[in-house]
Amino acid sequence: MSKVIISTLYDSDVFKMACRQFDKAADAINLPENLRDRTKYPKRCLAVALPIRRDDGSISVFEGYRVQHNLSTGPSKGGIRYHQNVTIGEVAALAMWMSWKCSLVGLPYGGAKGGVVVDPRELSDGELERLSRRYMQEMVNFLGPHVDVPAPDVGTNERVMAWMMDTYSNHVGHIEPSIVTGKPISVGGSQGRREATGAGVAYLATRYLEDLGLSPASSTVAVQGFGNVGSEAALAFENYGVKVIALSDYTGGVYNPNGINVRKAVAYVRSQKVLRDLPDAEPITNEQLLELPCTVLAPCALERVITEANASKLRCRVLAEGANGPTTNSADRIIDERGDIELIPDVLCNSGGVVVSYFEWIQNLQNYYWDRDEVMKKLYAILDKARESVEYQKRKLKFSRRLAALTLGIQRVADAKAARGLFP
Ligand SMILES: NC(=O)C1=CN([C@@H]2O[C@H](COP(=O)(O)OP(=O)(O)OC[C@H]3O[C@@H](n4cnc5c(N)ncnc54)[C@H](O)[C@@H]3O)[C@@H](O)[C@H]2O)C=CC1
Ligand SMILES: O=C(O)CCC(=O)C(=O)O
Repeated sequence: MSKVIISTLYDSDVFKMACRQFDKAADAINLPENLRDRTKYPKRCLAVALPIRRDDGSISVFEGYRVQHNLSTGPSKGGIRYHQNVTIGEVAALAMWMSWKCSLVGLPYGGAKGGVVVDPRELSDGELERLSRRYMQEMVNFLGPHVDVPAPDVGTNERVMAWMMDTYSNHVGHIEPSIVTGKPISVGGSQGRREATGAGVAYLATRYLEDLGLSPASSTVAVQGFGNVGSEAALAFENYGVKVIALSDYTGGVYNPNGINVRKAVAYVRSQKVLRDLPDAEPITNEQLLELPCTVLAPCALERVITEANASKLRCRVLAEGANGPTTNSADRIIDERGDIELIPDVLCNSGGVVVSYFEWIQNLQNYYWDRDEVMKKLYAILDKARESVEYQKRKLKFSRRLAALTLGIQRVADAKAARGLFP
């Protein structure tokens, strides 16, 4: 990777954060110097201009990225984010985390991520469709079912994946559902993919509650972010009997110490678009939500929300990282020193999404589809196994849980690179 590109990536605090995590993990496992840079830095960074016609007839040009961090362990895998603050450095950090995540849970994938600098709420449906199709059109030569397989992330969803799949299929001349995952069921999506990330977050969090001797019925949860991951996590917590006391989105939070009815909140957001003014709850800020007394805190929105400023003020027993990168390096240190919070690191905690994406990809390649029970059973088995391996590494090497998870993920990628020789 060129030094110019790397220095651009380092403009991003999120990229710096992912690199610090890598350096710490590489030191902890004495990763040989000659493997470090090629394991750490992305293999390919692609930036494209995306011109689209607006509804008023004018043309707008958006900037799009795809970063393929690691291609040594399989086709690269990872979502595409539409957000006004996306940078190529952020996308590279998210791609790096995808590499460690896929490797940790044992998927035959490398890591990638994509992004477009756009606030999707400011586009009409037609503009959004044209932008999504243009993104795929520009990326056609860099993606493929055995090269790089995108999925949804912040600001994208099943509908966007369907448009992208359609554009790719038109290009190759036949339907190719395995080009993206997270599609609607009607075009080859998997049962369970929509719920998978949030369901996995709640599943793992309840396993850690069990370890602490806490029952779901005696526990409470505060969830930041009410999109795909946050809403599905909140629903799953509610199903386990955990009382959901706070929710939030980009407009702020809502709080009820007696419990919020999550199903009603989902219906409210479907009609109102935002959580603001949800009945039977009082308004709070996103910052207040993070500091509420609760058994589980689940940040499920954006990066770097738990910082040096609030880490000592958290009042949860379990910190379940539904989002990627919600905890800064200094906050991590503070949480470690406190020792009273079980932190479930992102690469483990939110891995349910990519696990079911893997199932979707396999089903597409085989053209043979599984029922929901089979999907969920296989998902929980993989999460249990990954959790056990993290706990074993944590105990054996006296690492924090994040360091245990990252070292497992990084070691497997580095081993594959070493095994393939010097120039894979
Ligand atoms: N969708 C997926 O399958 C997976 C997503 N993730 C991660 O989970 C997180 C959320 O992703 P999705 O739920 O897919 O996105 P989404 O776009 O469906 O939802 C994002 C939610 O966060 C809220 N939000 C945005 N800015 C916020 C802010 N400043 N403060 C509080 N809330 C804010 C939005 O209002 C929305 O409710 C991201 O970190 C993503 O990378 C991780 C694994 C898989
Ligand atoms: O489902 C996938 O392929 C990727 C999901 C994702 O972007 C993530 O785990 O952060």
